[in-house]
Amino acid sequence: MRPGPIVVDKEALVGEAADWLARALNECVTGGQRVSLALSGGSTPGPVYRELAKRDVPWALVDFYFVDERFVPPDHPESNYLLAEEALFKPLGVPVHQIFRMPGERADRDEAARDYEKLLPRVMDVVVLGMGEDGHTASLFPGGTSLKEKERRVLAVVGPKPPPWRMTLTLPVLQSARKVLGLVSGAGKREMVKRVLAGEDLPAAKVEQTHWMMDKAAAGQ
Ligand SMILES: O=C(O)[C@H](O)[C@@H](O)[C@H](O)[C@H](O)COP(=O)(O)O
Repeated sequence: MRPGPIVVDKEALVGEAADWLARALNECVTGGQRVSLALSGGSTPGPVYRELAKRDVPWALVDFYFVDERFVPPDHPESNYLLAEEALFKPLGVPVHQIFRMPGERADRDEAARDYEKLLPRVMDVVVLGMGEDGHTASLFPGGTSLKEKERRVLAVVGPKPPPWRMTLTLPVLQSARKVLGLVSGAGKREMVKRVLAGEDLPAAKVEQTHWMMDKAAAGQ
């Protein structure tokens, strides 16, 4: 059963998303076991991470992973790691052993993806997704062969959104995640939001357990 959209005022989106993620992390931490959080890049998730850093979460129990990464060095402006480092890891003082960075600087992209796969937990606890105007999520783009992948859990792919080469979690990982928050904002996503919520054959619609949270513009209200 696909969860219904969570529609909030534009000004409330960042705070509501941070609250949702903090609740999700605290729910997964019951019993004191470690919890995994996988982060997407993009302009929408970024501000949420900064706000999330202010929430009451047992951060010492959180292991940070990435949903996708561009094949650029970790200090490159396009790096999803850099986005998370500035907005979340530095403010929280996260120790390096709790951060599982996708090695976007590696020359052998497939080997880098295979190495990252070895670090993944069996099931990802909490995942943050974005949605592109073409219906992509993570770095899984419409029409990509990566969407058919059933075995590999991390792939190196080429996509239409620059930078082209990316490393991405595949659908088997995203579809088995325990709690998934999708973040969408702006009228430019309105049409795609409708199509994804209707369950069309689009990457963002294939992670069915996603709770899509959006502002009224993206919801067409
Ligand atoms: O590395 C990336 O580009 C992201 O992981 C990508 O999936 C992003 O989340 C969407 O493209 C939405 O991006 P915006 O929120 O900036 O529209």
